[in-house]
Amino acid sequence: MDPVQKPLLRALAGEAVWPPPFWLMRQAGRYLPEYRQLRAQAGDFISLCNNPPLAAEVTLQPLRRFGMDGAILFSDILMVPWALGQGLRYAEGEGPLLEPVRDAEAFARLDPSMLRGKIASIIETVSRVSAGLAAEAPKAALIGFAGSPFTVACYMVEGKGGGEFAHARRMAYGDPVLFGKLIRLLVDATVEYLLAQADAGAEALMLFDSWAGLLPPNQFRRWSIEPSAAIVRAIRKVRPDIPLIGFPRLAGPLLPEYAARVGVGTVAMDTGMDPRWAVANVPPGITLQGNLDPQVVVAGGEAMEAEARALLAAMRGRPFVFNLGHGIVPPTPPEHVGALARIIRMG
Ligand SMILES: Cc1c2[nH]c(c1CCC(=O)O)Cc1[nH]c(c(CCC(=O)O)c1C)Cc1[nH]c(c(CCC(=O)O)c1C)Cc1[nH]c(c(C)c1CCC(=O)O)C2
Repeated sequence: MDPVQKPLLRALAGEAVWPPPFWLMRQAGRYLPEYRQLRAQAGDFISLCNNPPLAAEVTLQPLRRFGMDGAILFSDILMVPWALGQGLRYAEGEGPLLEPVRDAEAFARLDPSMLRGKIASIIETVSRVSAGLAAEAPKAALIGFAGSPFTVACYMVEGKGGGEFAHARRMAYGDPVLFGKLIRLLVDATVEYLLAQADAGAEALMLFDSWAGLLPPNQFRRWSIEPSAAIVRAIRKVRPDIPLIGFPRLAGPLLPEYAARVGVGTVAMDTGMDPRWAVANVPPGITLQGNLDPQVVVAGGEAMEAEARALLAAMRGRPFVFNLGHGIVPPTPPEHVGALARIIRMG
């Protein structure tokens, strides 16, 4: 299909496509039995991310079942620190564990010259998914992604998730020179990584800033908005037209400022954002994406239908991409996702 005709790309370009295109954050993953089966074959999660045939297959699995308008590359935001040489593993039940970067010595061990080589298999996955979509889901668009520097730095400094990233947030105040160096390294690595994805066939790019909302406004501007804006400027020089989606989770009333200053064409709303507030406060030229509660998809039934319809009603007439307010959670019954897809398609 001509890329200009793909519903997701039209909506990301600012058109109020109706019924709205949809995809779901974490749409590939543990709630799908076919994912769990492939994951067991691949061994660990990092090996799966670096196995292009399997990672491409996992990317396409949810589209086969539910016909989403977007396929998001199967990878992880922490593959950037991994590609910079930071020790990383995913422990069952604990999430990611990294060798923390908290001083100049640990920072000096990060090696940006490794990046290109270490992301090569992920980039090959992008090419394979691009070919796979052309063959089996020609109306769907391929979304590449990276974490925003602040969110990735949170994991790099803390060494793990699951908390409030106290070490990272203290480093931002206590040693802003070192924290700034880490953020700048991540800006450059992220630009290189996202442009490589675009060259391999990604048709839109999303920046996940899952922890931006932990910061007070002045820190949010300095560590979330400014580095994200630097990434957008660098990408725009090479790819002036590629749609960009920003997700500053928990940004609250700073969402419109984020959209304007980062320069993304689409902002993703988290679960707590009132969609009517976003419609009233984010300029109409900016597409909104989100924000059904992932937990209501676990519950399903009438509650899910009512919430989905309320969201559709709030967004009618507005450039909009239906999504969740955060990632799908593993206990989600796949049938509920199927039912949700039917509700969205009715508009
Ligand atoms: C913060 C963050 C991470 N990763 C990501 C974020 C930003 C979005 C968000 O806030 O959720 C983004 C991400 N992670 C993954 C994707 C793939 C594409 C998709 O959305 O389907 C994407 C876009 C796969 C994954 N990333 C991870 C899995 C589970 C790995 C497994 O199969 O065991 C998947 C499918 C692991 C991961 N990766 C991360 C954590 C905290 C965890 C552990 C928690 C968990 O397991 O859900 C870091």
